[in-house]
Amino acid sequence: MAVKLDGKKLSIKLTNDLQVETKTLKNQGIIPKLAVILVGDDPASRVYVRNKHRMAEKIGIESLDLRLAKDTSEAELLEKIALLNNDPTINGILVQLPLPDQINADRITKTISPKKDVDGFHPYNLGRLFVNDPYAIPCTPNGIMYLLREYGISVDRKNVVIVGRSKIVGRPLAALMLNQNATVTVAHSHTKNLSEITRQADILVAAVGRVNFIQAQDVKPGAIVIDVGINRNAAGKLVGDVEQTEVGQVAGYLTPVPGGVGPMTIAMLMKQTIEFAKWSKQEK
Ligand SMILES: NC(=O)C1=CN([C@@H]2O[C@H](COP(=O)(O)OP(=O)(O)OC[C@H]3O[C@@H](n4cnc5c(N)ncnc54)[C@H](OP(=O)(O)O)[C@@H]3O)[C@@H](O)[C@H]2O)C=CC1
Ligand SMILES: Nc1nc(=O)c2c([nH]1)NC[C@@H]1CN(c3ccc(C(=O)N[C@@H](CCC(=O)O)C(=O)O)cc3)C=[N+]21
Repeated sequence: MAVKLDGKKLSIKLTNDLQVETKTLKNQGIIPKLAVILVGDDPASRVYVRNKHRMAEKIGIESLDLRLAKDTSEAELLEKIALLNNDPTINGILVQLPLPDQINADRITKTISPKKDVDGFHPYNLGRLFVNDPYAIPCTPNGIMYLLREYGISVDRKNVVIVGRSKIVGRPLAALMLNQNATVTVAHSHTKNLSEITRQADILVAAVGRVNFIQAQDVKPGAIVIDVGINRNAAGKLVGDVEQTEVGQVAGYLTPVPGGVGPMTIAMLMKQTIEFAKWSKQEK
């Protein structure tokens, strides 16, 4: 049976540590503040955003909850971001994805000041990560690295296979792993003989967005399997990309869904906001 990589448990520990840190900062007159913008009323996004505000409050981070109607124009959203960029009390800005069709997400991402880009999606931050001189690090990949480290798993010399090449998960995770001396393969929808490749992985990461995408026959016995997927199955249950029951018999370590990568993502967002608040007082 695979060892469970318990992101939920670790995120609670991390949250307690961050709570202590914000108290210390408060004594120095520093109060971290995060602005979260939600455009429209997508039910899943509303749940995520609510969780972010809840977590911020628990830790002692102030959060600004900006809700915009689903027909908000790109120009209006850009204007809001410009105001937040120029507001010295705001340390972090997050625009919840996905955005409605009339808004170009890339243009929005590029407008957020790189110094306040808590998601780490701005090309400036992705570029710095790529050349191993990171400023903001995307939260989901950062959470995965944190989880592995806490369980004493080094990626150095490991064969890592990441399925998925999105800007928010696959690509930045590949850079982080490479920076830590892993040998990285990034697979995607044009990859040939995928199962042969995934079976070579010492560490296999699934960030695809499809139920039961990774099955036991795709996994090398004893491998470390990271399930990033957040999907609803036919019964409406929250499930990942990995068929957990059988893979749990083959893998050495496995992240559950829920309770794996998801809670680590939110914890990393909070950690990044606090770092920004500290860095805003210095040059970095
Ligand atoms: N736990 C968390 O904190 C987070 C979870 N997620 C979840 O992770 C999953 C992935 O998210 P995200 O990265 O945004 O997704 P995207 O949809 O942006 O990317 C999916 C990737 O999977 C690849 N892919 C799709 N079909 C196949 C296939 N048949 N074979 C091989 N590769 C395939 C795509 O390839 P191509 O590029 O060729 O199209 C693409 O690179 C989703 O379930 C999402 O909800 C996302 C963010 C945070
Ligand atoms: N600008 C932006 N930044 C993001 O980081 C971002 C985004 N947009 N859009 C959507 C994706 C997805 N994402 C998740 C975060 C936490 C959980 C999470 O905490 N999941 C819990 C379960 C939550 C539930 O029950 O629904 C778990 O896995 O245990 C999931 C998914 C962040 N994203």
